[in-house]
Amino acid sequence: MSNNEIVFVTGNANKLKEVQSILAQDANSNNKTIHLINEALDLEELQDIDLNAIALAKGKQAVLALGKGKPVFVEDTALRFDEFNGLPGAYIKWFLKSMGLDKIVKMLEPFENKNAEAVTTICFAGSKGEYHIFQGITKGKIVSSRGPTTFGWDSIFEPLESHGLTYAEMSKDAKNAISHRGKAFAQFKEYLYQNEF
Ligand SMILES: O=P(O)(O)OP(=O)(O)OP(=O)(O)OC[C@H]1O[C@@H](n2cnc3c(O)ncnc32)[C@H](O)[C@@H]1O
Ligand SMILES: [Mg+2]
Repeated sequence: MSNNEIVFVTGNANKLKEVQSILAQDANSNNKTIHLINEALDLEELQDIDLNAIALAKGKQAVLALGKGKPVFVEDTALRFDEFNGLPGAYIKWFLKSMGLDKIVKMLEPFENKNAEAVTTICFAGSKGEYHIFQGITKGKIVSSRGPTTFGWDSIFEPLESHGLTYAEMSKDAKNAISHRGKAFAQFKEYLYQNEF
């Protein structure tokens, strides 16, 4: 592939929008422009607690689907509750689908500890067949839903760094500046700027 093209395999339109905006942010201050191409494939996801293992397996699925030699990345995003030793973690997607936001909040009702962390783990497969993992973590707590419910669990996660707002109550730029995804992609961007891929 030429022109610094890189494929992001995700079926999640909200993720894609955030990643496009994060990658575009300081694009002009660098000589290297990254051209993002989306493949909206639904990859098989490993059932595991280990977020690196899940991301790596997802990355390998992406390479299998697209064929070797194309720079490609995936990311998997988890929501880990401290009281539950990290669960639901990567299973949050299925909790959301089956139970909905309100019941997820209620799961923590009997417990004082509402602390949680949002984690994005990126797996990048370079054209030479090597894999790299990047991870971003934002700590916060689970609260009753506040703000628009357009993106996953944004309305029930209040990051420590937001001064009392849920992700859903923040502007997109403000969320990206402190989010799990923003932090993971800041590292990934740095890698892409510094290396041939
Ligand atoms: O195709 P992929 O990239 O796998 O997209 P997905 O929607 O399946 O995403 P994940 O497997 O990473 O599952 C993460 C779940 O958490 C949700 N999610 C991911 N990032 C989020 C964020 O920043 N804020 C709120 N919810 C988020 C997302 O909608 C899913 O329900
Ligand atoms: Mg998924």
